[in-house]
Amino acid sequence: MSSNDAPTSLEPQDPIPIIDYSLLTSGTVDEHSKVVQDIGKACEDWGCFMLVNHGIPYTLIKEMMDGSNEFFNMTKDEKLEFEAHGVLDPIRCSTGFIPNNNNKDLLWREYLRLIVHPDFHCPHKPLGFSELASVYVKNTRTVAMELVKGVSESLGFEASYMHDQLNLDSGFQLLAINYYPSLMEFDGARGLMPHTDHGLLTLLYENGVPGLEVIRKGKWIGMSDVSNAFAVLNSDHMEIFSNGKYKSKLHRTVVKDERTRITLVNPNGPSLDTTVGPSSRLLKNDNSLPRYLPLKYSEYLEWQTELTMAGKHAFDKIRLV
Ligand SMILES: O=C(O)CCC(=O)C(=O)O
Ligand SMILES: [Fe+2]
Repeated sequence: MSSNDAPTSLEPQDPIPIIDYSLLTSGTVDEHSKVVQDIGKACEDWGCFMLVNHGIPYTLIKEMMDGSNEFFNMTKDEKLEFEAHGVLDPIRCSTGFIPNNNNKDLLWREYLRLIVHPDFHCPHKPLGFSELASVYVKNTRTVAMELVKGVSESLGFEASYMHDQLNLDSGFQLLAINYYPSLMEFDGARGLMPHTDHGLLTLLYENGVPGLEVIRKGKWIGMSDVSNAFAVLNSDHMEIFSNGKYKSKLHRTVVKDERTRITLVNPNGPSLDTTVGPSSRLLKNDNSLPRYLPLKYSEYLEWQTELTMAGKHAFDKIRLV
């Protein structure tokens, strides 16, 4: 499927799942079990959902959007200091174009990618941005950790099982801020090629300008209809840990709107030194064979970068069946 295929509208009988976070954290026992069941269904059937009532103040999100806009509107020279190098550099500012590649199929965006957990990194400008980002990622991390507990329960484990197995106390969390300039600033194709994210779960908040699409039954579906909601996507290590039950979600971005699109994206993964393979407890419960080779998360990241450059997926390396 090419990245130019137009997205299909949602079928009314097959809506994107909506999960109410407040019922997960402060619902009655019955509400909690229902929402855990719904999370399991969403992860298995769709591989993504919209998260509402997440409790993160809108003012904080808005300030983050404004600060991000200010960051990307600094001059090229000012941003040079934060230019990307290796995949594990704590601060990486770059564009969607790859040096030494003719880039003919690529789509334009600028991004700032920060490692924010276990240690927090952020550019020292614009003024106050780092403090703001630090509060923002604490909030999104809390939400992500609660969601992982829900996922853990949905797989039939106790809430803390995935957290403990995957060493989430020192889990690797990124804040990736994507900036797709307005048509006035850039009149080429803006977006991001189809891909899956590493880690367990990605939380994504957009500034009201649509563009995110996910694959559903072989068709691209727009993900932008629910206001003040996070899009939550299963990522590669969710698929590996669940032995393929909760598939990593293929997504892309195509910006048609003339306005600037900004997204705040948080991939949340295990600790970098954790070796992740299919959960042995799950294999035993389901009496099934492992479908992925275990691999240290940090090595996976290196493979992923290399394989992506070669037009492949990291799963090509570790998929067993
Ligand atoms: O900005 C978007 O719409 C998607 C971003 C994304 O998929 C990513 O940063 O991994
Ligand atoms: Fe992504």
